[in-house]
Amino acid sequence: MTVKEELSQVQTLLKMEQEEDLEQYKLKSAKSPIAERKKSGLCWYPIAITATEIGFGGKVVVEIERQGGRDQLHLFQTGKAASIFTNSHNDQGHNSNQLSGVIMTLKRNKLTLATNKEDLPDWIEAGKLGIDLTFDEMSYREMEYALKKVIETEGTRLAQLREVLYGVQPAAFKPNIPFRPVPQLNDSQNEAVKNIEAARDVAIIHGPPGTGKTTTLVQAVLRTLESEKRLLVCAPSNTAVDLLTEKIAEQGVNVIRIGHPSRVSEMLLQHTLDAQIMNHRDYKNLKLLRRNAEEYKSMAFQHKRKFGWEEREQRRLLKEESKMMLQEADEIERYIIDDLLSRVQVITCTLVGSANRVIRHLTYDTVFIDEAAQALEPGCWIPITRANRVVLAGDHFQLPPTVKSEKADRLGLSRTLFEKCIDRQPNVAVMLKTQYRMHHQIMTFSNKRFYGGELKAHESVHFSDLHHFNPAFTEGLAVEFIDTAGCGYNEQSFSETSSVANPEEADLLIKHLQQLLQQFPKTEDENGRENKLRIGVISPYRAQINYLKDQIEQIPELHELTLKKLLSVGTVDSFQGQERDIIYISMVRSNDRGEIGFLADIRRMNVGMTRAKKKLVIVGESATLTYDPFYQEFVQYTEDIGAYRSAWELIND
Ligand SMILES: Nc1ncnc2c1ncn2[C@@H]1O[C@H](COP(=O)(O)OP(=O)(O)OP(=O)(O)O)[C@@H](O)[C@H]1O
Repeated sequence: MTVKEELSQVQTLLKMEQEEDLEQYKLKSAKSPIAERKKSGLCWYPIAITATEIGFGGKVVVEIERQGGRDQLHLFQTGKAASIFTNSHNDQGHNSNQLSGVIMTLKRNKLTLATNKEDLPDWIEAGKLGIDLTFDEMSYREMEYALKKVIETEGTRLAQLREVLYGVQPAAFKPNIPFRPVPQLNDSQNEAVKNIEAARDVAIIHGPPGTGKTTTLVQAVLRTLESEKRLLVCAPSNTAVDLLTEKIAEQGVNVIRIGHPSRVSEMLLQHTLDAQIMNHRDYKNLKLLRRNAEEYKSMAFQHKRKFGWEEREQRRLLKEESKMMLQEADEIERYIIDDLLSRVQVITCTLVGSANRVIRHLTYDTVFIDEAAQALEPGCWIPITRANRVVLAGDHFQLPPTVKSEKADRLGLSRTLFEKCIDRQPNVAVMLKTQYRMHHQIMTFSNKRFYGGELKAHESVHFSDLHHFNPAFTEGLAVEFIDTAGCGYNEQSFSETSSVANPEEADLLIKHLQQLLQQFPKTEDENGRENKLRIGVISPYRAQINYLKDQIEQIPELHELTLKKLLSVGTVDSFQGQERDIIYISMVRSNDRGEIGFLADIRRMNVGMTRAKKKLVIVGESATLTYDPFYQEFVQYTEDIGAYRSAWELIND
């Protein structure tokens, strides 16, 4: 298959994904009544409009407060598309009266929505208002547009990058560059920075768990700024972009965060484009013009007892004046933005955010993409279409991007550009080799299985087990496999949700946890702070998670830990990017057919296992698990290091 054919295939798969996404959205939202939409977290109703103001381009920004279902869980998020509706005509709120926009800020029961209208429509007066999340077409549009451009372009820098990233042309590097190692970094991290300095086309930082990928990326950004004026740093998720923004800003770099942060922190807010505009010396002129325009407009619409030619003419003039002021305000705003962007060193945003109206015309010497192994390929092309050089960071042995369409997934949409590039052009990548998280026994299996045995545990963590929390703790193993084979703990399936649970296995896990915790009375460190063990319990099956949560709630000492957020239970995905002192994994599957379902997703299991710092306990049934060579190797590993225990030992304890 040629590069273009392969890209066209990606285009087809993306279409498939969009259709499936829309279908799922419709199922969940559009056809269902308000009560259902509220329950699925897709709707707030009723709401009140508590304030309005004029934003960029003279468009109305409305502030909304949720009145019904306050504090109920929901899926609203900044940056997402939403639309206000009225329920005053029929029961379902499905009339044509809608006011769409993008959520700008979100705080508990309040949000602001930047609309696409210059005036509030009259039907708003009718009341009975609500707000729905709407389907995010924009992201698909931008991905599609970028892909099309990549496929069609010829004789451009983008065409060259396309050939290099797809491994058809070799990536070029400057030979023998002089390199000053960054003092804070270790050898492999410095090697990665050097590789980025030398790369003419593309460089990859391959960062296995806990190896300081973000630390390295930030230092590489600082180095690149020594020779380049303005860089783009992006990631697929808002959370990752926020973290990068903070870390880069901490280094004293002038950063602007485009788009809306996913959390509210002083540091982040200060770096948003809105905040920077407000701090600009010319902002007061802009504000004054917008305020005056608003006043003229309300004067124009003041109720007149007599409304003749003269009044009509006066209204027309006032409206015209107001419009001119708004235009002038927009010009000032554009000038302020240009001024800010001409001085900024680093722009941070999501992949889709790089096509944001205010920066879509910009190009960059280097574009950095973090978490690239979790991004859909079409998403990565959006910033790359604006790049002269690309740096990707990630780990293709951890979580792949989520794909909703099962067919698109099967046909390869979850295969990332990162993975394609590192497979076809391995010399562009440098793997970080020292990890700062796991006891060496926790690291070893993952290391052997995924990272060619090249990882090392840093001396600060190499032997760091639970003694850290209780020096009197006698047991020395950082890994345990509890085998339930022969116990007759059979999995139970719930056909309606296609989930599986294994209550007896869960009970055993909880018993183990309770016994372990008995050995850790509350202790204090030298500063008198309570030493807090942080524990995570992971299972790939929702039904098992629910069962575990229910049981834990009924055990006071464990329930207390969950309230203090020291104990959490969830899927692998919910622990992504995080670490815990102790990790338990409940494998659930136990049947004589050797069916292991989700467990076959070994990259997910890799993420689960590598969240543990000091202790990893896996509870499962070896006879079922070892049908799969991955788990066969794992069980063998635990036997080799003396970490294998039969559940019988525990039951009879
Ligand atoms: N060269 C170094 N010397 C000492 N500590 C380091 C070094 N590099 C990273 N660390 C530490 O390792 C930990 C992980 O670093 P960082 O957050 O950069 O890792 P990451 O690889 O991005 O993490 P993740 O595995 O979650 O993707 C941090 O506590 C960091 O301080």
